[in-house]
Amino acid sequence: MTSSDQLIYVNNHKLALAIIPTMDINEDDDIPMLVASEENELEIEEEPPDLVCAESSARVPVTILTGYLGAGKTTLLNYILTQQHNKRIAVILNEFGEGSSMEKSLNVGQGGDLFEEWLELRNGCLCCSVKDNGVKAIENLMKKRGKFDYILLETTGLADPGPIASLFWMDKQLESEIYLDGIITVLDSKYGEKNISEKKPDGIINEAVRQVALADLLILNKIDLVDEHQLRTVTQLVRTINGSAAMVQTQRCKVDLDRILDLHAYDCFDIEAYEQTLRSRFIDDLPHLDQRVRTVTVEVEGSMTQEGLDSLVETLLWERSLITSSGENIKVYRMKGILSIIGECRRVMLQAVQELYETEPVHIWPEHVPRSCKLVLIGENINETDIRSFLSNLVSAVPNVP
Ligand SMILES: Nc1nc2c(ncn2[C@@H]2O[C@H](COP(=O)(O)OP(=O)(O)OP(=O)(O)O)[C@@H](O)[C@H]2O)c(=O)[nH]1
Ligand SMILES: [Zn+2]
Repeated sequence: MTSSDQLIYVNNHKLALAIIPTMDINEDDDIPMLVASEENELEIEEEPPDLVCAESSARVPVTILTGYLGAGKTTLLNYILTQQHNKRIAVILNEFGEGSSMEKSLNVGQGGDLFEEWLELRNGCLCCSVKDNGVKAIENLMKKRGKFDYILLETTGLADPGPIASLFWMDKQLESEIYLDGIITVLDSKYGEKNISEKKPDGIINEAVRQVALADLLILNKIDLVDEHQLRTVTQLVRTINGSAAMVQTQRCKVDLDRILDLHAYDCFDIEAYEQTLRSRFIDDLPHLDQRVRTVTVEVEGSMTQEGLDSLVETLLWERSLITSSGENIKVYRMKGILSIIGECRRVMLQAVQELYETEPVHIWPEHVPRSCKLVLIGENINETDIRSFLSNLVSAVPNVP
């Protein structure tokens, strides 16, 4: 173990970094190449119509592992690292206090020939963009040590994953070498209900709820400790908050790696999952649950102007000025959408977390699919009626012509 003075500091959080060396990759292995021959033209493979994705790139994915205290984050991390994945994985542990991250990284190393690299980042200037610092530190490390294939970041149990996600949210223009792949939230099936239901003073939304709300994949762990009824209850609770994340039930976080890695949650829009969310019904009579945070899916037929899109982003993400009919302020944590914009023949994908967003024209609208604007929103005080009327105002104001 190298000395503890080499750490990355971001936002006063200490980020410890460990790199797992390449496993089972034979560097000399030839990578087969596809060659087009005259009589056998390469067919361009069509993307499955249900998954609309931005152009993929060679950047390195970052997955954020979050979950309440003791839910099983480290268990999941260790499980991933011991599986066959043929990836060179860097692990970042996000810790508050001194000392504990050292322990944790030792933990991660058990059973594997882990080597560790610690990196120091000058902590003096928090006024300049801390985001740049954290990402730069990782990029510098990749320069020094060779590129890794994947980055896993375990947050503390009390972390709000929102700001951490925005830390790793990289604008295409920044040409960063890394990108946010998704947020995985591990839940304790036995204590999840208690954690989610805990009330915080001043009406603040508690961390367990935020972690569930921001998840792209929810892992209901420790199912060995609950009976069917308890499992159903906690599943319902979680679904009421986040209706759009994928969900798996596990014991000791054992789950197929394909379900965890390369989720592309921030550069793809899964239309089938969207339809499923539309069909799922939220349960309204869960009296002990703070039901302010929930998921809403809306679709309005027609197109909007670019100005309409700007105004959507401004109102929902920056000014947070949309007020519900019962006088509450809508706060969006996460938003994604597929929009039809006038003058754009492609579907425009919208992705947002906190106040950050990105739009990108993706695939041509299929001829048989009517133009529409679909949105998924997760956040506080969101309800379908108010969101639908807000979106309808933006869409119906203009004729439905491309
Ligand atoms: N019974 C049972 N115990 C589990 C399961 N998964 C993890 N544990 C245990 O739960 C405890 C906490 O697991 P960790 O992986 O350390 O949880 P964590 O989320 O990383 O915890 P913190 O980092 O302290 O917030 C450990 O003792 C694990 O062995 C499970 O599926 N069933
Ligand atoms: Zn842990």
